Amino acid sequence: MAQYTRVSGSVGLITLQSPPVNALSAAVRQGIVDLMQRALSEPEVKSVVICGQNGIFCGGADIKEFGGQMSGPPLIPMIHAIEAASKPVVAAIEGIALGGGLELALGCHYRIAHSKARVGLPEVTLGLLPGAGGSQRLPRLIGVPAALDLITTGRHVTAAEALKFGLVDQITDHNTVNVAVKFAQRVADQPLDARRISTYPCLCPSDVAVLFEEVMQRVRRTARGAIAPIACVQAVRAAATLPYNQGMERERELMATLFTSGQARALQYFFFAQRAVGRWSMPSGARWDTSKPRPVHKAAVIGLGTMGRGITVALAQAGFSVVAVETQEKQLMEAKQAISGMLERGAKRRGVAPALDKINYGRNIQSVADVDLVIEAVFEDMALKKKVFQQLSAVCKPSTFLCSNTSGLDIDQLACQTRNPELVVGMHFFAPAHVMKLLEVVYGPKSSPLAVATAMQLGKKIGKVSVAVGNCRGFVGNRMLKPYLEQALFLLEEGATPEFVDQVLEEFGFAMGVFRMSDLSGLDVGWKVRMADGLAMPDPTTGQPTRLRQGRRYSPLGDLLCEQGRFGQKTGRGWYQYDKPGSQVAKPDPWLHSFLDEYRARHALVAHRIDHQEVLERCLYSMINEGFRILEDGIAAGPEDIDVIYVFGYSWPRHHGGPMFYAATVGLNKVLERLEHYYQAHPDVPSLQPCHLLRKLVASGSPPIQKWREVIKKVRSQL
Ligand SMILES: CCCCCCC/C=C/C(=O)SCCNC(=O)CCNC(=O)[C@H](O)C(C)(C)COP(=O)(O)OP(=O)(O)OC[C@H]1O[C@@H](n2cnc3c(N)ncnc32)[C@H](O)[C@@H]1OP(=O)(O)O
Repeated sequence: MAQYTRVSGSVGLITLQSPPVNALSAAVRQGIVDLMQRALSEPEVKSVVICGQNGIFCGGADIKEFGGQMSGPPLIPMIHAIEAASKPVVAAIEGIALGGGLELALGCHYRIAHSKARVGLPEVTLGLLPGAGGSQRLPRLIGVPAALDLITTGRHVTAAEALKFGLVDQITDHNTVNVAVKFAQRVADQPLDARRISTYPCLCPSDVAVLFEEVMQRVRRTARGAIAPIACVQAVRAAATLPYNQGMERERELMATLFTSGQARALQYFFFAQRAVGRWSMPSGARWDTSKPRPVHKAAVIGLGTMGRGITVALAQAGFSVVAVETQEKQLMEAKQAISGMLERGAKRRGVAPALDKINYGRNIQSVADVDLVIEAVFEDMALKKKVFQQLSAVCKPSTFLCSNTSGLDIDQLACQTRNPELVVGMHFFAPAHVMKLLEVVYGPKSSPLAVATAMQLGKKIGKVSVAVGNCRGFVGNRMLKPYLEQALFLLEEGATPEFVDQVLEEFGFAMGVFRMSDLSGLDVGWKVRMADGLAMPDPTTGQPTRLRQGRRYSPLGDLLCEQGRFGQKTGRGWYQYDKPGSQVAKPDPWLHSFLDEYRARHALVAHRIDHQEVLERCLYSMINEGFRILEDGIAAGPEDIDVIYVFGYSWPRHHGGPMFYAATVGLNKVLERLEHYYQAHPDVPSLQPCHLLRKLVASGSPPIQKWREVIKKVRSQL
């Protein structure tokens, strides 16, 4: 909807009214069309201002409308009509002008922005392009290089940057609407021909062909299979090479392909999934909207290894006072130097002062006595963590929240070491902790809603996407990783190479295949965990059959590599070889291929030809099957939680929506049928056995993902 008022006698003020972000729904578009006609027909009105209510200009097209039948006046003719108007139209941009919102402003003759406003064309992040003339007007206004940057990245720019580009005409610190109204009065009699951006020539640098080629190459490299960034480059190329009307036709064609694509659906699902995870709930019924967090002013980090350092930086950068504790003097000094360097580099990038003074370092755990929340980040060893929690419980004030950065250990066992188990939760960060967006907030059976709400809010304040999950081995992310890694190893045993498995996964869209990723993280990390679990066999005298554990198939390939000192990149050898320890360029290793041949011969395994489909299905479907088990067990509240965890924590390609959305796209019956097929071939691999919830969903007619929660509820209530 939109409202019309006459201000200062001669200015027609159109206010978009569609909370929370004044998205351009059918009703808003209808309002704009009607009110523009009214303003143009009133003789007293000499100029028009368009603004949005509640200090927000416009968040763009209404994404919720994209999935259904579009109705109401279309955006393109609406914006053309504004540009063609006989009276000056001024956009008063407060808060945000994004996507269709900025395209609307580009149709206006002038743009006045508040100094705190942000503008951008983020359509690419939704699998689209700026399809309401934005791909044609923006390059004409700010030039091809800057337009390519904004349109292919979707990044938001500040008002100051927008002014520098010439995207807005003026910025103000005062009331933007008042300033725009005065501006509109001043320009009421000015000719408009020179203000219609569609009539501008598209000025190109002399080497524009080279520029397009470079950007196209960059986009292809970084998009990893996403189609929208490529279409964005093609649309801007049309602006640079064709007259406006033909450029608009090209924009329309490209948009038509994107609009109905599976990638656009996946990215738009993911947009809402990111917001859905903030509305967390626990099996007890506790929820985000009924559980109040307690403010945290001062926090502590115990253990300053890689994770502890990243967490300290993330907290300090967000303005928290931090007590950083490391018991060994040498490690403390090294950590202090590393943390200061990280803070300085980060501050330089963001043009602010480094938050060095936010951190107090110490060797004594007593120094955390008065903090509001502690994050323990010591080595992943249950006995050590238990000891730390006992000490923390004795030292800290009774109201202190005690959190563990464990990546999969039992939160309940830690809670049991403390006086107030209800204040214990897991806060599982991902490395590097000051960069990665994901935080798993893990509640145990004793964790209170207060503790969950506080950890979720802290996560938000330090810029993380936080997902509340239940307590089980590996939580959500690492629990699902296990069958994925396991299948990759089985595929090697059966005849595949690390290069082939990685190639298939990278073609799917992962930044790194499973073996390159393992080399990067260090093969010894999982080895230590398997040893602690009694799985790895460092010594043949243990009597364990090599390829079987508790009746299940087991691959010792990773353990055998570790026994050779091949820990991945850091040792210069792993699943690949590297020029030197620490080098990142993975090269196929003939030694590894011979090693695999010998291993197969030793175990009488006959290598067979494994194709692309088998790699993808076995790795992904076994992981997805575990995702369904997690939903069935109530460890994740809904599929969105899993998908957000996988995109932000495990580089799942966003244009596939996340593993659970991908399963829905493939078709649940197909996933079920293929799992049944592989389980029949490998009955000693339980992770391939389709789980009850997957069967139930298929039996219920494979409802759309948004309806899964209803089936999940039924399945859980029957358990
Ligand atoms: C053939 C057809 C041709 C059509 C041509 C179409 C060309 C134009 C396309 C577009 O404009 S696509 C949309 C482009 N806009 C965006 O991508 C902006 C998306 N929104 C955001 O980035 C953020 O929401 C925000 C606006 C920066 C605000 O962030 P903040 O953190 O303050 O709040 P949120 O929690 O993110 O959002 C609040 C609330 O609003 C919902 N919402 C936000 N934007 C939209 C939108 N464009 N459409 C519908 N709904 C939107 C968001 O989902 C939140 O609601 P809940 O999900 O929590 O209920």
